[in-house]
Amino acid sequence: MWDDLRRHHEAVKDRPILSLFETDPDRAARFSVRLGDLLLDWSKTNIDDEGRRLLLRLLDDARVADRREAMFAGARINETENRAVLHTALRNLDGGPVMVDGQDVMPGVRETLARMERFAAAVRDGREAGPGGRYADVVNIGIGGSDLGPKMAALALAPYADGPRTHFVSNVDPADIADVLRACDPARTLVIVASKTFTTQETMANAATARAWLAEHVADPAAQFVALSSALDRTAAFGIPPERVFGFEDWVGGRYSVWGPIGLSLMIAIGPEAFRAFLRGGQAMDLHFRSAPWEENLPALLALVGIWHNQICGHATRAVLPYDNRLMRLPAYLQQLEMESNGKGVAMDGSPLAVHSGPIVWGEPGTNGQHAFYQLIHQGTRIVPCEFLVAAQGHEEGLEHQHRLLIANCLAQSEALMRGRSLEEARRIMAARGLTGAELERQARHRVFPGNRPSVTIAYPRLDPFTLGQIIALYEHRVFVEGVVLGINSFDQWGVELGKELANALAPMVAGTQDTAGKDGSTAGLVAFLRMQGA
Ligand SMILES: O=P(O)(O)OC[C@H]1O[C@](O)(CO)[C@@H](O)[C@@H]1O
Repeated sequence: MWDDLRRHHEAVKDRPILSLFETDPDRAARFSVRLGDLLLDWSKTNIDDEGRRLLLRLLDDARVADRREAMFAGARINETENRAVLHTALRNLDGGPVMVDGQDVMPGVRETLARMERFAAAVRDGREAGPGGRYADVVNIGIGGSDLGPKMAALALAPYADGPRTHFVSNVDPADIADVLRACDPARTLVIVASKTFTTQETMANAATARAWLAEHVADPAAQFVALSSALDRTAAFGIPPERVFGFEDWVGGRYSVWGPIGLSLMIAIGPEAFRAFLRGGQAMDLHFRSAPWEENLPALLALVGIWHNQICGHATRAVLPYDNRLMRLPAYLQQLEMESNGKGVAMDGSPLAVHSGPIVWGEPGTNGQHAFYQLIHQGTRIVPCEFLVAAQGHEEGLEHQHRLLIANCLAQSEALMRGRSLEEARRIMAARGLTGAELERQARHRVFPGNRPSVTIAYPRLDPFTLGQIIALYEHRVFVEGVVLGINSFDQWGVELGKELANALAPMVAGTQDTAGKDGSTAGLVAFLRMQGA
């Protein structure tokens, strides 16, 4: 199948994408899919009917439908950690039972959600307060999946935030926590320690710093702590009583955890009702993913477009470009979701991967990116497939004209990438400016846009909690499909372990309590230099 796709790509690779619209007036409709008001337009790619047919066959070859059902049914599809993968259960609000090892997990999920809702409501209305009164600030301390999801979503849903201010501390760099705590009143600050394992070095260091900060100012610092974790023994050892711990099971992966307790800071910010709407959006995408035929299935199609661009066309990166400023942290969130999930070199059985792993994901919101890296996207020698996200409406009343400018810019970019500008056109422009001869030719060449650069666009009415839920679940399932097709286990993350181990080994060397014997010359030299400079 991969060979068929590669042959097909060879045959079509120089064909202008624009020509596909000329030969097929229905192309935009035939290469777009909708789920309710969410639209995925993948027509500005070089995938034609034959390409689509071959790509869809990958799903059958990899038995994606079976794997999908195994995931939803609670099978231990995370084989290297022997775990089920059930973040979908967290948003299975009124669905049926979900069995793990013969036990329905839904009563526990509902109970934890209800506890979170009671707690969030109490924080918001002041029944749960600090010694100085109603909480004004909530500080979420966590990293990776225990930070990126709630942080991204809290920013995305800022127009719905009517609770206390939320802050996110993740980096072990003390600058991070110092900058946040400086702005908070200790007597009115709630600290949420979010860590699935409750062992993560950065989070534990920041939690200890927050505790020391509170201890300096209040009589009972522990009363202002909450933990979100699946390690209840460790949260107890830290001094957080069980009634202030929101637990979750090992079948919720860190980067898939925003839907459960890890989303508590978001729930406090936007309120339980809006949080439920977020869950409903995720659930709507789950139902679609499970029931829509592959040719109309948004996550599956998004995954296949990605596979076409990365594994078949050889474009190693993908830019995520939200024309929605509050999705500013979406690229960072997706970097963990996609690259920690599908950045693997071996297949499930341990054999080397037959094709490249998932793409390098990066991006920034438009229009800012236009004035930074779009130069390379338009004229650089490497092709960067782009993913645009755009809302029909913003939240800023009276500024609709500005929002329309945002939309125009978004659409202009995908059009420019596809259309490009030929040398003849560039020559005409230079001639109209009065240039002639060699100078005309030289200047014209700088103004050529090769075009034929692919993109997809995800459009929606407005970035509300439900829509954000749909978008995040869309990306989650896209990663799942891509992982199954590539033969990867998308749910472990062994690649982060070595650095953690070495950091622990280096810590005493940096502190000067152990020598650097056995380290390579560069590492030992850097330790010596930094110690000499006062480390
Ligand atoms: O929630 P924890 O256990 O502190 O882990 C934080 C993050 O660390 C990782 O395990 C790897 O760095 C992520 O997968 C996870 O989201």
